[in-house]
Amino acid sequence: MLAMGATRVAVIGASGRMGATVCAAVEGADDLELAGRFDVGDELGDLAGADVVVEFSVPDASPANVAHCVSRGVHVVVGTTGWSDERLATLREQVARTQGVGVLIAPNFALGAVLMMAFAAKAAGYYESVEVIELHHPDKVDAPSGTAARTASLIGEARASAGLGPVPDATTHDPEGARGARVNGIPVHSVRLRGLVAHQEVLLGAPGEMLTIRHDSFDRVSFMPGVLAAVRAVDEHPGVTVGLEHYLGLG
Ligand SMILES: NC(=O)c1ccc[n+]([C@@H]2O[C@H](COP(=O)([O-])OP(=O)(O)OC[C@H]3O[C@@H](n4cnc5c(N)ncnc54)[C@H](O)[C@@H]3O)[C@@H](O)[C@H]2O)c1
Ligand SMILES: O=C(O)C1=N[C@H](C(=O)O)CCC1
Repeated sequence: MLAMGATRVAVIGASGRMGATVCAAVEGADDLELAGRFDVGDELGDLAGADVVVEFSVPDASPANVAHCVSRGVHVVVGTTGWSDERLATLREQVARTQGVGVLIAPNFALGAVLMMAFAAKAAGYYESVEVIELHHPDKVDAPSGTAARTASLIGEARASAGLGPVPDATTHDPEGARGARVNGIPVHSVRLRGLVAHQEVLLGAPGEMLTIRHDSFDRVSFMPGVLAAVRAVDEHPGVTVGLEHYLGLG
């Protein structure tokens, strides 16, 4: 629980699609105050005296931005994707040196997406075949999406726990890479299409049946309840947390 009075929130990447939506959501919340907006080229300095920073920038800029916040003892809610195991390990070392600071890295703040990942992990141990199809707007700079990478990681862990081997696939000739990428051993297919926002399907197959788990974000407002819930709770979770599910009691 943060101190009495409105929580001061600064946004990094404030001019972007997500950053601008977060600024509007913070301004619309009675218990939050928008303390500062930062984007590329701005000096982060004292982060406008923020209690919490929300970071939605680009994968290659995010680690340095988050490290700056941590060095100032400011909690951070991070939506930027591209957090490899190596980047996370470096962040964990930085945060371990700063007592009490909370950092949440969440590849997807939409409640339905968090549930979709949890349902996929729950089902994964029961199906011989699984493939992930993520579909996004064509201005997205990274592939596969952070959500798909996280889903594949959770599915891979569940399959290993269930003693399942590799997904069945008799392909021996695929010169164009039509079978997609393998993330943690799980086939992932990335679609980029004008008109889309953020969507994902997990297809699970067994003899004679298929289970499809699908989530659609039609508008970026879908991410805002999760972002604001994280802003309000991040100080109660010192250290580095990966995945909003751990704040929602679903982890
Ligand atoms: N976690 C989630 O729920 C969620 C939802 C949507 C998008 N995302 C992720 O959020 C990120 C941003 O997505 P977007 O659609 O808003 O992108 P965007 O391109 O619209 O916005 C990115 C912003 O970051 C700014 N920026 C670039 N370098 C910077 C730097 N060094 N310091 C500060 N700002 C910098 C850009 O100028 C731009 O304004 C992506 O990684 C995307 O995958 C996550
Ligand atoms: O629009 C994006 O970019 C999104 N990125 C996240 C991802 O990579 O999973 C979440 C959904 C939207």
